Amino acid sequence: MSNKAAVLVAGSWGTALASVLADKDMEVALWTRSEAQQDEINTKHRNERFLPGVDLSPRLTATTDLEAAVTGAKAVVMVAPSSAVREVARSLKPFWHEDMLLVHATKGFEIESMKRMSTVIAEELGCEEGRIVVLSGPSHAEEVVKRCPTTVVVAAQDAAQAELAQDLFMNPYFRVYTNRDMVGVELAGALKNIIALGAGMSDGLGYGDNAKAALLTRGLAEITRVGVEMGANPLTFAGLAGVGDLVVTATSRHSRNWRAGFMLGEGKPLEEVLTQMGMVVEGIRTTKAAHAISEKYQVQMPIAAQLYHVLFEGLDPRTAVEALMGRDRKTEMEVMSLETWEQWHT
Ligand SMILES: NC(=O)c1ccc[n+]([C@@H]2O[C@H](COP(=O)([O-])OP(=O)(O)OC[C@H]3O[C@@H](n4cnc5c(N)ncnc54)[C@H](OP(=O)(O)O)[C@@H]3O)[C@@H](O)[C@H]2O)c1
Ligand SMILES: O=P(O)(O)OC[C@H](O)CO
Repeated sequence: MSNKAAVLVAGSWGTALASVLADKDMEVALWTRSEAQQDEINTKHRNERFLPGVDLSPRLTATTDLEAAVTGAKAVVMVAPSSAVREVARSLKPFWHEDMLLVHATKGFEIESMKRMSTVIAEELGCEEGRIVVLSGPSHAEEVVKRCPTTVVVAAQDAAQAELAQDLFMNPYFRVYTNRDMVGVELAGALKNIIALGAGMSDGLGYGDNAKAALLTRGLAEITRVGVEMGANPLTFAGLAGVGDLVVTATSRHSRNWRAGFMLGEGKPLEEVLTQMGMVVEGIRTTKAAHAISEKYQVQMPIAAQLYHVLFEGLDPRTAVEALMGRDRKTEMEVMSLETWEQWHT
């Protein structure tokens, strides 16, 4: 049995997951489109742009040759930003075959189609969506490469594939749970980024802990509401991919989504924020997708809707907060439609 895994691509999270696998004495090929990055990883064992100051395992080698990266691997781990997943999956297709485990760790949607990442990957590879595994949960790359204790969840409709992924990644500092609710885990991981942007914005505006707690709690309610309408198990949102990742992304200094939101709250324009970040901020694209999804499924997502107005229509963040505070009176428990509630209780 091969002891090789291929990881596509060499951003912060791809490099961190490749490091987890290298710590399990696997031979890890990290695919990048940049020759300079390939050379830096192979000669200096560093990826300074994405993980400055971190020494990488010599078991981890980088290559710009996708065929060489994937050939002989028992598992392929796709970690591209959501905007690049279709393109990367299409490039992978000629070299991938059914007996390779396929795990993805992207948190986002294809915005044009509103499709989840496993759907996009399955379409491009021409395989069953059920055999694709998603890895998600509260996990900042910067802490994983320092081997700080981290827990994640792997989900697949095919439980055997999820267990293979659990075996692949589980190590003393990286604890992996399984879940059958692929839809819920993918939705929770993508949608929490919107709420983290909002939490950062609230902090940037100088609002306090009450406001942040409100955003997290009511954010979780709206994520759960739309997730359940899209076929997710509501309990998934109380797990690592849901509340776990929401807490870490909305409160950690490592979070790009929180930091981008903070700068927006301080009054910086979106273009300036993105230039300053220099790394992917998935919540921005996901806000666009959520706006379309809430219309398609006729589900209220008030926080995502206000963020949409701020990000893409120039609404002042303070006015957005006033609009949220001034909404009609509600009961706290409106997290799913009566029809869906009955479905879960029969
Ligand atoms: N960072 C984390 O802690 C973390 C944790 C969990 C999940 N995630 C998720 O992981 C995904 C990737 O995030 P990240 O943090 O690794 O992003 P990142 O650090 O900003 O890196 C993005 C990487 O994607 C590459 N890339 C972009 N477009 C590409 C394309 N068309 N073809 C090939 N490579 C392309 C970039 O290469 P170039 O340098 O050549 O542009 C870069 O290596 C996101 O969905 C994120 O939400 C991240
Ligand atoms: O840095 P962020 O905001 O993209 O979040 C990274 C991970 O999703 C945290 O689990």
